[in-house]
Amino acid sequence: MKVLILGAGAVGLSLAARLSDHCDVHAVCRQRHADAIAERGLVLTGLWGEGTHRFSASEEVPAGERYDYIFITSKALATRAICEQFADVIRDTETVSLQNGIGNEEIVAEYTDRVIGATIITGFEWRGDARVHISVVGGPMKLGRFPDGPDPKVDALVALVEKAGIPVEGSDHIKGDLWAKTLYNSSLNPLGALMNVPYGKLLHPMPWGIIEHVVREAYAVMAEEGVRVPWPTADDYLAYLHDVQVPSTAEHHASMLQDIMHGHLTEIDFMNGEIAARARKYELDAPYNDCITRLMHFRESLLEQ
Ligand SMILES: NC(=O)C1=CN([C@@H]2O[C@H](COP(=O)(O)OP(=O)(O)OC[C@H]3O[C@@H](n4cnc5c(N)ncnc54)[C@H](O)[C@@H]3O)[C@@H](O)[C@H]2O)C=CC1
Ligand SMILES: CC(C)(CO)C(=O)C(=O)O
Repeated sequence: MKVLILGAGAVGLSLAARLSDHCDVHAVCRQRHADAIAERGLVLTGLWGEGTHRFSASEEVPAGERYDYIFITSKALATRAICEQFADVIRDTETVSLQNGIGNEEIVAEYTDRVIGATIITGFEWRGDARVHISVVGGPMKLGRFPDGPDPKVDALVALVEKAGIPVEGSDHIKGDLWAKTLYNSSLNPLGALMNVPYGKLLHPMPWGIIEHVVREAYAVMAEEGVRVPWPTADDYLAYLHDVQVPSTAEHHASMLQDIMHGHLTEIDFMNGEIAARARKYELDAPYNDCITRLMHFRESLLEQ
């Protein structure tokens, strides 16, 4: 089996490392990571096991190669640029978006009709060039034909990922899994970044009151789109977020905070921004998601000054 990983950073290089013992992998990443991988391998530490993994990596796709599966693992902001740059290799190929947010799969679907959605609730942290630490595992990776339905090609990919020792499940309704992950990210990431606090602090009644509205607005949009998540009502999800998800990642700092600290733009438009945009489309009100999106963009605008 041949796998290509495009936009390989912390998530993509870790995935490439684990898959590399079980299939042929090439990762398209920044040159400094490719150089470090060629010199001494990708160093993985933490919950996916400690070790050094060697695989093929460069800034380009090797000429003339075709792949059984492609993963896109860039930030959502780069999805379209990556699809444009690698349109020839993506065309007619099974392509997985392993990214946070809502809307990546729709972009990928403009370039191939074989789209697989994926979610991952695992913490990947840079520890230097081609060095990644896995800090938290909050559940299995989910893989499913986008927008939904069972599919043998997805089953074969699940089997490969499982063989590589990564916790994974197939999903018949990946659209629901993507929204479930976005409920978590849109509740915690921007407020954690704006307030510069770890997730646990967001249980304070002030931010929690905002989170309640973020989730209720998202549920109204999900109802319009026929999306099912494991929690039938917004209150059910809020209880799970409050009692299970936040406590198990209480010390975690949002990746959006890391983005801001490194002077990067964030994925806000694919999270709260997408909830607000879809609400507008259905003539619903989503003032809390809209307000958070504006605040995050204001925060981003300060980076340039
Ligand atoms: N890091 C984490 O703990 C988690 C991340 N995610 C999601 O996974 C996705 C990837 O996140 P990370 O790996 O942390 O991001 P990252 O920033 O470490 O990696 C993305 C890589 O894409 C590369 N890239 C950007 N534009 C490119 C282009 N046009 N061509 C080629 N490469 C390009 C960048 O150089 C970067 O190395 C995001 O959607 C993120 O929200 C999801 C769960 C956890
Ligand atoms: C790293 C983690 C688990 C945050 O808690 C995550 O999945 C995300 O930020 O999307």
